[in-house]
Amino acid sequence: MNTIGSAVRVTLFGASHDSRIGCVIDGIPAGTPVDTAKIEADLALRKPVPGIGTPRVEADAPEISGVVNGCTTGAPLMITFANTNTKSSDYEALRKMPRPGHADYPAVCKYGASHDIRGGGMFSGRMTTPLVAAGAVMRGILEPLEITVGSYVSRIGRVEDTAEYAPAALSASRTNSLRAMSEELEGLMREEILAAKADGDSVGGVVRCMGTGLPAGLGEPFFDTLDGEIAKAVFAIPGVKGVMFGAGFAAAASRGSENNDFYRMGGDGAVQTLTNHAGGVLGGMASGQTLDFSVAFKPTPSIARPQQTVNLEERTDAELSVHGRHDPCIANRGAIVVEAMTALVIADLLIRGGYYG
Ligand SMILES: Cc1cc2nc3c(=O)[nH]c(=O)nc-3n(C[C@H](O)[C@H](O)[C@H](O)COP(=O)(O)O)c2cc1C
Ligand SMILES: C=C(O[C@@H]1CC(C(=O)O)=C[C@@H](OP(=O)(O)O)[C@H]1O)C(=O)O
Repeated sequence: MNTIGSAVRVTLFGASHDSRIGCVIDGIPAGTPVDTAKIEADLALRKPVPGIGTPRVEADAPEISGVVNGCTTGAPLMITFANTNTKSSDYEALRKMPRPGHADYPAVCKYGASHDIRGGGMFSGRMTTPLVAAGAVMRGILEPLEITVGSYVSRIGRVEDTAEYAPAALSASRTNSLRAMSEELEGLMREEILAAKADGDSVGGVVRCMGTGLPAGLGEPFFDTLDGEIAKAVFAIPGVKGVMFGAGFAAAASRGSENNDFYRMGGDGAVQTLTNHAGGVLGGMASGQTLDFSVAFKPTPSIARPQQTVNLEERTDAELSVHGRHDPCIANRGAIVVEAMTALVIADLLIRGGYYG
């Protein structure tokens, strides 16, 4: 369904070319600070990069109700956004000629003629706007507990950032247009995206996300685990095809003696590990080490290059070039969405675990 969360529930509504999109957030304890400037700062990181991303630029100005004197009251919050820059004529033909890689074909099979094909309907990346706002609201729950969530783009196509960063360093990506960790990487990643765009094509990428300060034990085994809930939340983001915690699939090629994160007593009496192959999760609970996972975004499906598709009315094979306004890469815009979904899951588990509220 369109609701995520247990103690804090976020319900998404609207569609890409509807007059409005938004979310209702229920279950936030009264007195939680809601900082509009911080919400807008996160929303700015989701905007398309001029000259690279989709030319569909929306104001993305949040209209928030349910906040009094800068705090929640215990009543649900509603955050909405107007859609004003829509061009639905780009889409009607896709009902019978589904775009390879987009949601068109299964959505038409599921909803028939009622499917809102305009802008991809509810399957559009546009729907991540309210999610980013909701994630920024959740930071108001995380911050008093000194829990941080950050991310950066670790790969675009063939350009990979193999460096290791301290979680606090990730804030540098917030001032980088592609959410890269250096201007040099940004330049290389930009070339990779522009080369794909020049070919009428698109390119994939990876977002690495880190969280600090999560209390050891956070998570609700057996089924509402920290990693399971994050994976579910992150897989809701359009274009996500993989989620890997810590060493991920590489752990399958190693031995226990290499993969286990050995414990040491830190100087301050805190339990530490020498490595973090587990990505900060053991038994579905926070291990007390940095939460560390990576998310693979596929290349944007809507591309100008001719692709093979079918004509569903004539039941024939067909060829399709997708025109219109599209991002040649999703990952750089997706990074803040990954952070938002992570903040949402952590906030939910904190309340469920009795750490907040
Ligand atoms: C921020 C963001 C922007 C996106 N922009 C586009 C786009 O311009 N064109 C497109 O075809 N897909 C875009 N996508 C991806 C599609 O929405 C997505 O691939 C599609 O809904 C199918 O879902 P799936 O890839 O998860 O299977 C975007 C996704 C996100 C998160
Ligand atoms: C509008 C946004 O991205 C859109 C995501 C999207 C898709 O298929 O996901 C397709 C395009 O929609 P349209 O054809 O209406 O321009 C993008 O512009 C946004 O992210 O705010």
